[in-house]
Amino acid sequence: MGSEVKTTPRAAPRKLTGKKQEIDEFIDQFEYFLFDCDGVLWQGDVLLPKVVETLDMLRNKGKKLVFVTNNSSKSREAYSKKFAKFGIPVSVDEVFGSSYSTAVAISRVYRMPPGKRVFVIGEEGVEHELAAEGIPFFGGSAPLPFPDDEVAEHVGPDPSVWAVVTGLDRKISYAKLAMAGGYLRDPDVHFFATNTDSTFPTHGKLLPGAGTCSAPLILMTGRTPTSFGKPSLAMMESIERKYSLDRSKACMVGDRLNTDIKFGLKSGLKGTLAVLTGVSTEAEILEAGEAGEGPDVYLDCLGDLLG
Ligand SMILES: O=C(O)[C@H](O)[C@H](O)COP(=O)(O)O
Repeated sequence: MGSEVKTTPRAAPRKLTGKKQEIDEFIDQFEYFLFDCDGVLWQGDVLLPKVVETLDMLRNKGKKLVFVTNNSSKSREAYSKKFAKFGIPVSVDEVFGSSYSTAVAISRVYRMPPGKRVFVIGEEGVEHELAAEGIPFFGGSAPLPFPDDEVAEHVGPDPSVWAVVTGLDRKISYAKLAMAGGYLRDPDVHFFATNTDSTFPTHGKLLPGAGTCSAPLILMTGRTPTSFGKPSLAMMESIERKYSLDRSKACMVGDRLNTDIKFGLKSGLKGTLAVLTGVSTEAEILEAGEAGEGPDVYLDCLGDLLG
């Protein structure tokens, strides 16, 4: 596993003016652009202005694009379909989601032993990616095979359970949490989270994020999950392996300071670009800059990269 990159004092975040030469100089520094999706490319089901043209422009310049999302509710395949719906051709392989990151870590880094299984608090994205990696699991979107009020009879350690994985689960229940908590009482059972985002921005509102699904278990067990989403280095290392990415030629583009921008900074990417179409505001970006935690540059919206 690689290590966190030490940061040196950094300049305050600079707003790109939109002048062509300045924009071109910025873009030319990079070979790879890692894009967050929600709040950068779209807001829920609404595509943001000039996103298609901006991505086309970067592709025409020969830039490699990877779409890195913490949204665990959708698989990479479902994401690729979402792009297609917006008229943006993006292959499954260009999408790197937190559910995929988690499944890959379980099968290829931790190498879950045969005969074991994973208990899931999460949705289709987690289930799909675990299945694609050949990882046996239960829970998830399937109803528990007993009435909720009988959960106490079914809670307990289970030698077949190797890990509990939590992602965003909009049908989370007391019974599911009780089951997960029971498995996690065994210290040999891994506690994994696809991501620990506090909020889930959707339709212009901030709804509870995936982190709120692991939080009750943290409180209950005193354990902290290993997260495989932004800003974890585990996710960056996985991206690096998959795309032969050179961090010194990559720029992270995101709307959120504590996931996207932190991810770029912690990983020592060459650049970070924030946009103001998502979670973090200009005031927050400037304040983060004072603490050395802001992006290198920011724009009102991604489309401004067209100059
Ligand atoms: O709670 C969550 O899972 C996240 O807030 C959400 O899915 C973020 O996705 P991203 O902005 O990384 O695409």
